[in-house]
Amino acid sequence: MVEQITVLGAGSWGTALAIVLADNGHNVKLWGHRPQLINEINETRKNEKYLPGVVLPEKIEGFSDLKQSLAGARTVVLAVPTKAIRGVLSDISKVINDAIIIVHVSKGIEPDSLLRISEIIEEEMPSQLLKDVVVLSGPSHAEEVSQRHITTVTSSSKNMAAAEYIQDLFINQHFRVYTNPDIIGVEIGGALKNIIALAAGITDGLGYGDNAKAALITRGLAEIARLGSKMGGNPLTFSGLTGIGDLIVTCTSVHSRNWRAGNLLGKGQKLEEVLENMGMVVEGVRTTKAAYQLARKYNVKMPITEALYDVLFNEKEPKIAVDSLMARVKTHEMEDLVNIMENR
Ligand SMILES: NC(=O)c1ccc[n+]([C@@H]2O[C@H](COP(=O)([O-])OP(=O)(O)OC[C@H]3O[C@@H](n4cnc5c(N)ncnc54)[C@H](O)[C@@H]3O)[C@@H](O)[C@H]2O)c1
Ligand SMILES: O=P(O)(O)OC[C@H](O)CO
Repeated sequence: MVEQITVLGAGSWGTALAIVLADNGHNVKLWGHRPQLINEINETRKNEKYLPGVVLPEKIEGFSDLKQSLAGARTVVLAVPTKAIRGVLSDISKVINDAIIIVHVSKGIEPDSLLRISEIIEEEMPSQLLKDVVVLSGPSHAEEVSQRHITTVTSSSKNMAAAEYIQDLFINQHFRVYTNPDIIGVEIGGALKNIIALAAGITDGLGYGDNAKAALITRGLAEIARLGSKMGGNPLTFSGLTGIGDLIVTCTSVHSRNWRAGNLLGKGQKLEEVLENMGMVVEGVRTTKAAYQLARKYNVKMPITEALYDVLFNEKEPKIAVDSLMARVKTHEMEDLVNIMENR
């Protein structure tokens, strides 16, 4: 069935997902807060800053007025950076009258509140305006999705009927959507992989090789699974698309903003300089702060996260951070994870 869907956020990911939905025959209203970008989208059928060279289907219509973009919407895709989410939700609730399904596609955890994005949505939206919350996550770079390269993602919700509804809206021949009821595991895996991607960029920037990257991916997965399981996620989710799958793509792809930012840090640039040069969101920076706080709250060992925290927020030299990771007390590979799984 053809639906009318509003996508909020006209950056790389919002625009790429608008293309998937338009390809599936849906009418897509794409909202962005910068009128100049929206004019460019409507007039040239392009979004050159975020997806250079990609021609947007006619079924995508750009809006810079939030109320107009949401008129008649039943399903709203939220594709703005994590730190913008509360503000956008507050604005949505002022201009809609009927309950909506919110599909969030952002990958982050809020520092200090330590809330996952679905929890922020539930906190911020008046309950009578929120039908369901779904998260769509997995190994998926906008640059490839917008060119219809094969991609697989996972749709998750407390309400599996809603997760399946979103699966049906997005799935097509090159964009395959699975479902998973474990929203905690899906959100934690998607957010925390950005920390490990920053670290992988740093080791590449320092000139270490593939062994170091494989170590970061697997030991990074171990600490994500330790924390995520303690927070109530299913340990099996971390071996799925939103766990190891997203870790692989974000730590190894040239498209990764987090890997690229880490790479510049490893090459000696300062954090402020790196973020200024990126021009796109690097979610891993704020998420490192949140994960560092979560590790303390849940009493979980997260040595890579802690080492990265020192580099980002305590001006520790990346090389010294790597050296101190390698000089840690010797340990059993599966020790903590086995305990956590046995205590579930
Ligand atoms: N790019 C990808 O390949 C990709 C894939 C999966 C998930 N994600 C996630 O999607 C989210 C968005 O990432 P992105 O890559 O599209 O970022 P981006 O930097 O490409 O675009 C972000 C967009 O949000 C807009 N924005 C910033 N602050 C805003 C505000 N206060 N109100 C409204 N709009 C605001 C920016 O103007 C920009 O258009 C992130 O959480 C990211 O982790 C990205
Ligand atoms: O480019 P990154 O590092 O922000 O990652 C984007 C997506 O999350 C990859 O799945």
